[in-house]
Amino acid sequence: FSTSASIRASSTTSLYERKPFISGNWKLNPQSKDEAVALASGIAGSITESSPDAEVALFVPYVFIESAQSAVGGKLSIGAEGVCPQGNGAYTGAISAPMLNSIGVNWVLAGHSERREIFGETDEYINEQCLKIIDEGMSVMLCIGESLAEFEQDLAGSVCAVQLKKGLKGIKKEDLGRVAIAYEPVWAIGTGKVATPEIAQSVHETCRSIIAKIYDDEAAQDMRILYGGSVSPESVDDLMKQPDIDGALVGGASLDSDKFGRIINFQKRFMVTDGMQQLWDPRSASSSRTKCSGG
Ligand SMILES: O=C(CO)COP(=O)(O)O
Repeated sequence: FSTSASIRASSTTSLYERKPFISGNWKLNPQSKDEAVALASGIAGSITESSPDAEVALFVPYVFIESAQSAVGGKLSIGAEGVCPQGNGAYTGAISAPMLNSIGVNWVLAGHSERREIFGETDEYINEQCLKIIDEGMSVMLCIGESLAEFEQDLAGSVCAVQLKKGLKGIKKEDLGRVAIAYEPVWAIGTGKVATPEIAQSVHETCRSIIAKIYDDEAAQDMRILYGGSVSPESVDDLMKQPDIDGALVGGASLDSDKFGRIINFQKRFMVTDGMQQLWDPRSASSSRTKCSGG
């Protein structure tokens, strides 16, 4: 198993546990280096010993990466919002994977709906980015999600299937530990209309079954699938309670250190009803997580 997942078994059930992943996407914000440094250090300050045992990353504009890295002092990782799939050469204005790697970037976003819609990036181009990021030894967060019209026509699952198949094409199973998926329904991004936990859970479950078809069950169970789209301090706990939601990719609320700090400090409670009752509050992760109900 990858480091992001381990298996815990009782006599009657096997339960995979994926490490939660809370991430922020600053997009084209903030407007100055000073603001970026203040925001990054404010966010780092919200991670304490009692915070959940989660991976935390911020995807920030290229120009702020190194100052944000210094500001957070290793408490979380600073990722890039995108990459040019070419390694070097005559591509004015582009940033390459080796460049990002050389300044200590680990996570890179690919396939965000804003890149698809505004910048015209295709599934094939996004796949090239994914392959290049993996090839360079970094990790990729592949964003997928349907439009409102597609959602209304009940096409969320099939849109995600196409984006997953095309985006992951050529990525080997042994490299999947360096891949995370962010399901971001376009209708929920920046609209304040967060998907209900039930809708998000249902699409995440579908995505996991698609990954099982592309690879296998183990790959599907190990894969972290994050939800993105108007995640807020008010919605994060209920989203994180869903069994197939492993984290969040947060836009607007990641520009406010109090709000994002609360999201990082989400509360999760997870039940298994097969005779073993499992209560998981990450704040008390060091205490026993499993207790028997009914003997
Ligand atoms: O696009 C997003 C993250 O990548 C989501 O943005 P919001 O959280 O602002 O809806």
